[in-house]
Amino acid sequence: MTDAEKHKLEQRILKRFHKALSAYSLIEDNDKVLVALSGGKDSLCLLELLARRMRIQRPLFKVEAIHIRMENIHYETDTAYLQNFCSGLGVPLHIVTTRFDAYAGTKKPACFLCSWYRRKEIFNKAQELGCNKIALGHHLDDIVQTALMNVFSQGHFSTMPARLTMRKMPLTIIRPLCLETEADIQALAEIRQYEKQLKTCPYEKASSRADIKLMLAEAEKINPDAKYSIMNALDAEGKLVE
Ligand SMILES: Nc1ncnc2c1ncn2[C@@H]1O[C@H](COP(=O)(O)OP(=O)(O)OP(=O)(O)O)[C@@H](O)[C@H]1O
Repeated sequence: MTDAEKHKLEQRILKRFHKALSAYSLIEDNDKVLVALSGGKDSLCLLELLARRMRIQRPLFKVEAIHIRMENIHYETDTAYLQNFCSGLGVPLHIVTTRFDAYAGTKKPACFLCSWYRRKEIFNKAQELGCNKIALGHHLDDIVQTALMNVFSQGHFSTMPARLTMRKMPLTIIRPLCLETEADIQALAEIRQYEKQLKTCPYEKASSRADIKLMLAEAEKINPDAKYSIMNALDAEGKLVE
Protein backbone atom coordinates (compact mmCIF):
# COMPACT_ATOMS: atom_id res chain seq x y z
CA MET A 1 0.00 0.00 0.00
CA THR A 2 1.39 3.44 -0.92
CA ASP A 3 1.66 6.23 1.67
CA ALA A 4 -1.20 8.06 -0.08
CA GLU A 5 -3.42 4.93 0.16
CA LYS A 6 -2.54 4.49 3.84
CA HIS A 7 -3.42 8.14 4.51
CA LYS A 8 -6.73 7.75 2.69
CA LEU A 9 -7.59 4.63 4.70
CA GLU A 10 -6.76 6.32 8.02
CA GLN A 11 -8.84 9.36 7.08
CA ARG A 12 -11.83 7.17 6.11
CA ILE A 13 -11.62 5.22 9.39
CA LEU A 14 -11.39 8.45 11.42
CA LYS A 15 -14.26 10.07 9.53
CA ARG A 16 -16.57 7.07 10.11
CA PHE A 17 -15.51 6.89 13.76
CA HIS A 18 -16.37 10.57 14.34
CA LYS A 19 -19.62 10.16 12.41
CA ALA A 20 -20.63 7.22 14.64
CA LEU A 21 -19.77 9.17 17.82
CA SER A 22 -21.98 12.07 16.79
CA ALA A 23 -24.81 10.24 14.97
CA TYR A 24 -25.51 7.96 17.96
CA SER A 25 -24.31 10.31 20.76
CA LEU A 26 -21.82 7.72 21.97
CA ILE A 27 -19.52 9.93 24.06
CA GLU A 28 -20.39 12.86 26.30
CA ASP A 29 -18.48 15.10 28.71
CA ASN A 30 -17.34 13.33 31.91
CA ASP A 31 -17.86 9.83 30.51
CA LYS A 32 -15.60 7.12 31.84
CA VAL A 33 -15.38 4.41 29.20
CA LEU A 34 -14.19 0.86 29.82
CA VAL A 35 -12.96 -0.68 26.55
CA ALA A 36 -13.36 -4.46 26.34
CA LEU A 37 -10.03 -5.54 24.85
CA SER A 38 -9.93 -9.10 23.53
CA GLY A 39 -6.56 -8.61 21.86
CA GLY A 40 -8.10 -9.07 18.39
CA LYS A 41 -7.78 -6.48 15.63
CA ASP A 42 -11.21 -4.92 16.26
CA SER A 43 -10.79 -4.06 19.91
CA LEU A 44 -7.15 -2.97 19.39
CA CYS A 45 -8.36 -0.56 16.69
CA LEU A 46 -11.21 0.60 18.95
CA LEU A 47 -8.84 1.34 21.82
CA GLU A 48 -6.43 3.21 19.56
CA LEU A 49 -9.21 5.44 18.17
CA LEU A 50 -10.78 6.18 21.57
CA ALA A 51 -7.42 6.85 23.26
CA ARG A 52 -6.50 9.33 20.51
CA ARG A 53 -9.93 10.98 20.67
CA MET A 54 -9.59 11.31 24.46
CA ARG A 55 -6.66 13.72 24.00
CA ILE A 56 -8.85 16.21 22.12
CA GLN A 57 -10.44 18.92 24.29
CA ARG A 58 -14.15 18.19 23.82
CA PRO A 59 -15.87 16.06 24.96
CA LEU A 60 -13.74 15.43 28.06
CA PHE A 61 -13.78 11.72 28.81
CA LYS A 62 -11.56 9.01 30.26
CA VAL A 63 -10.68 5.59 28.89
CA GLU A 64 -9.60 2.42 30.66
CA ALA A 65 -9.33 -1.11 29.24
CA ILE A 66 -10.19 -4.58 30.48
CA HIS A 67 -9.07 -7.97 29.22
CA ILE A 68 -10.78 -11.13 30.48
CA ARG A 69 -8.81 -14.35 30.68
CA MET A 70 -10.92 -17.50 30.80
CA GLU A 71 -8.92 -19.91 32.92
CA ASN A 72 -10.47 -23.02 31.38
CA ILE A 73 -10.10 -21.87 27.75
CA HIS A 74 -6.56 -21.97 26.49
CA TYR A 75 -6.52 -18.65 24.71
CA GLU A 76 -2.89 -17.80 24.26
CA THR A 77 -3.36 -14.06 24.62
CA ASP A 78 -0.08 -12.22 24.95
CA THR A 79 -0.94 -10.12 28.00
CA ALA A 80 2.50 -8.43 27.96
CA TYR A 81 1.69 -7.20 24.42
CA LEU A 82 -1.69 -5.86 25.59
CA GLN A 83 -0.03 -4.15 28.55
CA ASN A 84 2.52 -2.47 26.25
CA PHE A 85 -0.16 -1.49 23.76
CA CYS A 86 -2.21 0.19 26.50
CA SER A 87 0.80 1.87 28.13
CA GLY A 88 1.78 3.32 24.74
CA LEU A 89 -1.66 4.92 24.55
CA GLY A 90 -1.65 6.07 28.19
CA VAL A 91 -4.60 3.80 29.06
CA PRO A 92 -4.73 1.73 32.29
CA LEU A 93 -5.34 -1.97 31.60
CA HIS A 94 -7.13 -4.33 33.99
CA ILE A 95 -6.64 -8.06 33.47
CA VAL A 96 -9.30 -10.22 35.12
CA THR A 97 -9.15 -14.01 35.26
CA THR A 98 -12.31 -16.05 35.58
CA ARG A 99 -13.66 -19.47 34.62
CA PHE A 100 -16.90 -21.29 33.85
CA ASP A 101 -18.03 -24.87 34.01
CA ALA A 102 -19.22 -26.01 30.58
CA TYR A 103 -20.85 -29.16 31.98
CA ALA A 104 -22.55 -27.88 35.15
CA GLY A 105 -26.24 -28.76 34.94
CA THR A 106 -27.07 -26.51 31.99
CA LYS A 107 -27.78 -27.26 28.35
CA LYS A 108 -26.42 -23.87 27.27
CA PRO A 109 -23.58 -24.16 24.73
CA ALA A 110 -20.04 -23.45 25.95
CA CYS A 111 -19.74 -20.35 23.71
CA PHE A 112 -22.86 -18.85 25.30
CA LEU A 113 -21.57 -19.54 28.82
CA CYS A 114 -18.10 -18.20 28.06
CA SER A 115 -19.49 -14.97 26.65
CA TRP A 116 -22.03 -14.66 29.53
CA TYR A 117 -19.33 -15.01 32.22
CA ARG A 118 -17.02 -12.64 30.34
CA ARG A 119 -19.76 -9.98 30.15
CA LYS A 120 -20.51 -10.44 33.86
CA GLU A 121 -16.88 -9.69 34.76
CA ILE A 122 -16.82 -6.67 32.44
CA PHE A 123 -20.05 -5.25 33.95
CA ASN A 124 -18.78 -5.82 37.52
CA LYS A 125 -15.41 -4.21 36.86
CA ALA A 126 -16.98 -1.24 35.08
CA GLN A 127 -19.13 -0.48 38.12
CA GLU A 128 -16.21 -1.03 40.51
CA LEU A 129 -14.11 1.47 38.50
CA GLY A 130 -16.94 4.02 38.28
CA CYS A 131 -17.23 3.66 34.49
CA ASN A 132 -20.60 4.61 32.98
CA LYS A 133 -19.91 3.17 29.51
CA ILE A 134 -18.52 -0.06 28.10
CA ALA A 135 -17.14 -0.01 24.54
CA LEU A 136 -17.18 -3.18 22.43
CA GLY A 137 -15.30 -3.76 19.17
CA HIS A 138 -18.18 -4.85 16.91
CA HIS A 139 -18.06 -3.27 13.44
CA LEU A 140 -20.52 -2.70 10.58
CA ASP A 141 -20.12 -6.22 9.13
CA ASP A 142 -20.85 -7.78 12.57
CA ILE A 143 -23.96 -5.61 12.95
CA VAL A 144 -25.31 -6.40 9.47
CA GLN A 145 -24.59 -10.14 9.82
CA THR A 146 -26.38 -10.21 13.19
CA ALA A 147 -29.39 -8.45 11.65
CA LEU A 148 -29.60 -11.11 8.90
CA MET A 149 -29.19 -13.95 11.40
CA ASN A 150 -32.02 -12.48 13.52
CA VAL A 151 -34.31 -12.14 10.49
CA PHE A 152 -33.60 -15.70 9.30
CA SER A 153 -33.68 -17.46 12.66
CA GLN A 154 -35.34 -15.29 15.30
CA GLY A 155 -38.16 -13.79 13.28
CA HIS A 156 -37.41 -10.17 14.09
CA PHE A 157 -35.54 -7.26 12.58
CA SER A 158 -32.98 -6.31 15.19
CA THR A 159 -29.25 -6.22 15.79
CA MET A 160 -26.51 -5.22 18.23
CA PRO A 161 -27.20 -1.49 18.65
CA ALA A 162 -24.58 1.26 18.44
CA ARG A 163 -25.81 2.49 21.84
CA LEU A 164 -27.69 0.42 24.40
CA THR A 165 -28.76 1.82 27.77
CA MET A 166 -28.92 -1.02 30.29
CA ARG A 167 -32.14 -1.12 32.29
CA LYS A 168 -30.87 -2.88 35.39
CA MET A 169 -27.41 -1.30 35.71
CA PRO A 170 -26.15 2.28 35.44
CA LEU A 171 -24.26 1.34 32.28
CA THR A 172 -24.46 2.07 28.56
CA ILE A 173 -22.93 -0.25 25.96
CA ILE A 174 -21.41 1.57 22.99
CA ARG A 175 -20.06 0.28 19.67
CA PRO A 176 -17.98 3.13 18.19
CA LEU A 177 -16.80 0.96 15.23
CA CYS A 178 -20.40 0.48 14.06
CA LEU A 179 -19.77 2.33 10.77
CA GLU A 180 -16.34 0.77 10.04
CA THR A 181 -15.99 -2.15 7.63
CA GLU A 182 -14.07 -5.25 8.65
CA ALA A 183 -11.87 -4.84 5.55
CA ASP A 184 -10.75 -1.36 6.64
CA ILE A 185 -9.99 -2.55 10.18
CA GLN A 186 -8.05 -5.51 8.77
CA ALA A 187 -6.03 -3.17 6.53
CA LEU A 188 -5.27 -0.86 9.47
CA ALA A 189 -4.23 -3.85 11.59
CA GLU A 190 -1.71 -4.77 8.89
CA ILE A 191 -0.32 -1.22 8.66
CA ARG A 192 -0.01 -0.98 12.45
CA GLN A 193 1.30 -4.56 12.64
CA TYR A 194 -1.05 -5.45 15.50
CA GLU A 195 0.18 -8.74 16.92
CA LYS A 196 -2.16 -11.63 16.08
CA GLN A 197 -3.38 -13.45 19.18
CA LEU A 198 -3.37 -17.22 18.98
CA LYS A 199 -6.88 -18.60 19.47
CA THR A 200 -7.00 -22.25 20.42
CA CYS A 201 -10.49 -22.50 21.85
CA PRO A 202 -11.58 -26.18 22.02
CA TYR A 203 -15.25 -25.19 21.57
CA GLU A 204 -14.78 -23.00 18.52
CA LYS A 205 -16.34 -24.48 15.37
CA ALA A 206 -17.75 -23.26 12.09
CA SER A 207 -20.59 -20.91 12.96
CA SER A 208 -23.72 -19.87 11.13
CA ARG A 209 -22.08 -16.42 10.94
CA ALA A 210 -19.66 -17.86 8.37
CA ASP A 211 -22.60 -18.95 6.17
CA ILE A 212 -24.19 -15.51 6.46
CA LYS A 213 -20.88 -13.94 5.40
CA LEU A 214 -20.91 -16.05 2.21
CA MET A 215 -24.51 -15.12 1.56
CA LEU A 216 -23.78 -11.44 2.01
CA ALA A 217 -20.88 -11.73 -0.44
CA GLU A 218 -23.38 -13.14 -3.00
CA ALA A 219 -25.77 -10.25 -2.31
CA GLU A 220 -22.92 -7.80 -2.89
CA LYS A 221 -22.59 -9.21 -6.43
CA ILE A 222 -26.11 -7.93 -7.06
CA ASN A 223 -25.60 -4.68 -5.17
CA PRO A 224 -22.06 -3.78 -4.01
CA ASP A 225 -23.67 -1.49 -1.40
CA ALA A 226 -25.93 -4.22 0.03
CA LYS A 227 -24.53 -4.05 3.55
CA TYR A 228 -24.82 -0.25 3.68
CA SER A 229 -28.40 -0.62 2.51
CA ILE A 230 -29.15 -3.05 5.36
CA MET A 231 -27.43 -0.67 7.80
CA ASN A 232 -29.57 2.23 6.49
CA ALA A 233 -32.70 0.12 7.00
CA LEU A 234 -31.66 -0.63 10.61
CA ASP A 235 -31.02 3.06 11.20
CA ALA A 236 -34.31 4.15 9.62
CA GLU A 237 -36.21 1.66 11.82
CA GLY A 238 -34.48 2.98 14.96
CA LYS A 239 -32.71 -0.32 15.64
CA LEU A 240 -29.29 1.20 16.36
CA VAL A 241 -30.17 2.99 19.61
CA GLU A 242 -31.97 1.33 22.50
N1 LIG B 1 -11.49 -11.82 26.41
C1 LIG B 1 -12.05 -10.62 26.24
N2 LIG B 1 -11.77 -9.62 27.08
C2 LIG B 1 -12.34 -8.40 26.92
N3 LIG B 1 -13.19 -8.11 25.92
C3 LIG B 1 -13.51 -9.07 25.05
C4 LIG B 1 -12.95 -10.39 25.15
N4 LIG B 1 -13.43 -11.12 24.12
C5 LIG B 1 -14.26 -10.32 23.42
N5 LIG B 1 -14.31 -9.07 23.96
C6 LIG B 1 -15.09 -7.90 23.47
O1 LIG B 1 -16.22 -8.36 22.73
C7 LIG B 1 -16.10 -7.91 21.36
C8 LIG B 1 -16.64 -8.98 20.42
O2 LIG B 1 -15.99 -10.20 20.71
P1 LIG B 1 -15.70 -11.30 19.57
O3 LIG B 1 -15.10 -12.49 20.24
O4 LIG B 1 -16.92 -11.43 18.75
O5 LIG B 1 -14.53 -10.54 18.85
P2 LIG B 1 -14.05 -10.29 17.40
O6 LIG B 1 -15.19 -9.97 16.44
O7 LIG B 1 -13.08 -11.36 17.03
O8 LIG B 1 -13.30 -8.89 17.73
P3 LIG B 1 -11.82 -8.65 18.23
O9 LIG B 1 -11.05 -8.52 16.93
O10 LIG B 1 -11.84 -7.39 19.03
O11 LIG B 1 -11.45 -9.88 19.04
C9 LIG B 1 -14.62 -7.62 21.16
O12 LIG B 1 -14.39 -6.70 20.11
C10 LIG B 1 -14.25 -7.06 22.51
O13 LIG B 1 -14.66 -5.69 22.63
